[in-house]
Amino acid sequence: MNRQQPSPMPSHRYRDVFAKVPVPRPIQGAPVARTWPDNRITTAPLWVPVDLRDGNQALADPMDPERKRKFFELMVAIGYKEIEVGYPSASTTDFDFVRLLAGSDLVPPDVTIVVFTPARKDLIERTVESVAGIRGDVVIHMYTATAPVWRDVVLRRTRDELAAMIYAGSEHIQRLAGDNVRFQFSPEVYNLTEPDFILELADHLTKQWDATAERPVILNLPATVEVATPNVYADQIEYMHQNLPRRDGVILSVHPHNDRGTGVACAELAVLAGAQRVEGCVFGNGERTGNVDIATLALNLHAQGVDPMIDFSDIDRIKDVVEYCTRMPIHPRHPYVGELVYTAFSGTHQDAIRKGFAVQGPGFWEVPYLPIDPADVGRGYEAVVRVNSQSGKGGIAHVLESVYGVRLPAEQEAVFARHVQEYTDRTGREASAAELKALYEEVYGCSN
Ligand SMILES: CC(=O)SCCNC(=O)CCNC(=O)[C@H](O)C(C)(C)COP(=O)(O)OP(=O)(O)OC[C@H]1O[C@@H](n2cnc3c(N)ncnc32)[C@H](O)[C@@H]1OP(=O)(O)O
Ligand SMILES: CC(C)C(=O)C(=O)O
Repeated sequence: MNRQQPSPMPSHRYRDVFAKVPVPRPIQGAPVARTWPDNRITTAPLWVPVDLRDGNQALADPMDPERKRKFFELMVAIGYKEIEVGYPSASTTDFDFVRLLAGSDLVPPDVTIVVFTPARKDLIERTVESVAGIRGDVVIHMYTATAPVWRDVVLRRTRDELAAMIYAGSEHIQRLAGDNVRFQFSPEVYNLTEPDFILELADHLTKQWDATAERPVILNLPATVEVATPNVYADQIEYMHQNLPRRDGVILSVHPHNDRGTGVACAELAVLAGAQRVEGCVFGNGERTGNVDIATLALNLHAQGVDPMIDFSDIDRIKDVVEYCTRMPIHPRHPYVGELVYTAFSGTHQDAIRKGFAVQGPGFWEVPYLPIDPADVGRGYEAVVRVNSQSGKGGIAHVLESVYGVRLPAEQEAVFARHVQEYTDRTGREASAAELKALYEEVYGCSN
């Protein structure tokens, strides 16, 4: 029986997304195929790290030039082909960094640089100035908030006035930009904006920017603040996928944040729903609870047999650079990269892992409790089993054997485990491999 009581929390002050904005399915008024639940992800989308812009704007101490460069070089080295490098009109650091890229050979010919700008004439001009002389492809990414609360409270413009401001910005960019420039637009807080307004803007912008398959326009639909369960975002993306004008000339992109802790789910469902491009940050830095973690997204693909097209085979090197540049530690339980994510302390898990390792051959990876082989990301096996009072005989025997080559006879495992149990209960903490060995020698008077 459920004995839960109403809480004193003022939940009545909040409304769900359906009360705030038309969610695509109902406004269509007719059943439309919702295909995303049956789709599968079989190839990696185009990843676009925004660590140097969205991630950077969330840091107490924004990256200095040396950190920006280090981060950029890392992203190039591991395989990203489109990288948002900054908000050049925001600061001299950002502007100068883009100038550094323009005047050096840091950008390989197959890498596209993205620069970010609001729809304001002076700031657009500064942005265009920053990319002058870049020989390779450049994307100029313009954004404006389009959601009703932002229109009314922040920008104080009607829908029509806001559309006019956006079109003035997009025309200005087009007038100034060179032939190597492609265009991107983000209606900020897409997930709280009326879908018909987005279609109206997309129609105008793709016409004006002459969207074609050869020179596509990027329409990026951000969940700037997550507000609903991921299936709602998937419906919102699929609606655009099915209804966008000049669809062949549009790269449909998503940019989830993680306010509800479901950024990864939103991105994955959005890809099922037709998104071709995903913006986020490596390990999920970003405003508030972060941008979607594009390392987790990539390694989720890897764990399902799909090549992520980004090289995470030395994940600790990537972790070191990200921690250095953001000056923030990565949580020990962070997916794929956390210090503890390939470690079992509990007895039955250790037993299963030990048995799994014993039969694992060169074929498909099937070790229980380890979704991927730690070696794939450059981790060793030493930390897979660690012993404390929650551990069992299998885990203890595994540590002694794998670290010291000490193999306990089967009947001795259970007996020795009781000694370890008594020891770890008494100390109240983890027993290192060296402590286990010392205890073994104490109990059996030898080192086997
Ligand atoms: C969801 C996102 O991540 S959006 C990106 C957010 N990132 C940043 O803000 C980091 C960099 N920003 C900055 O350096 C500064 O905010 C600047 C240089 C862009 C502008 O600075 P300022 O001129 O001092 O203005 P301020 O920071 O107060 O911004 C508010 C003004 O911008 C306007 N504005 C906000 N978004 C936009 C937009 N996309 N296009 C045009 N104007 C905009 C607001 O309406 C407001 O104008 P008002 O003063 O006339 O009411
Ligand atoms: C404007 C976009 C791309 C953004 O950063 C956001 O909505 O979070």
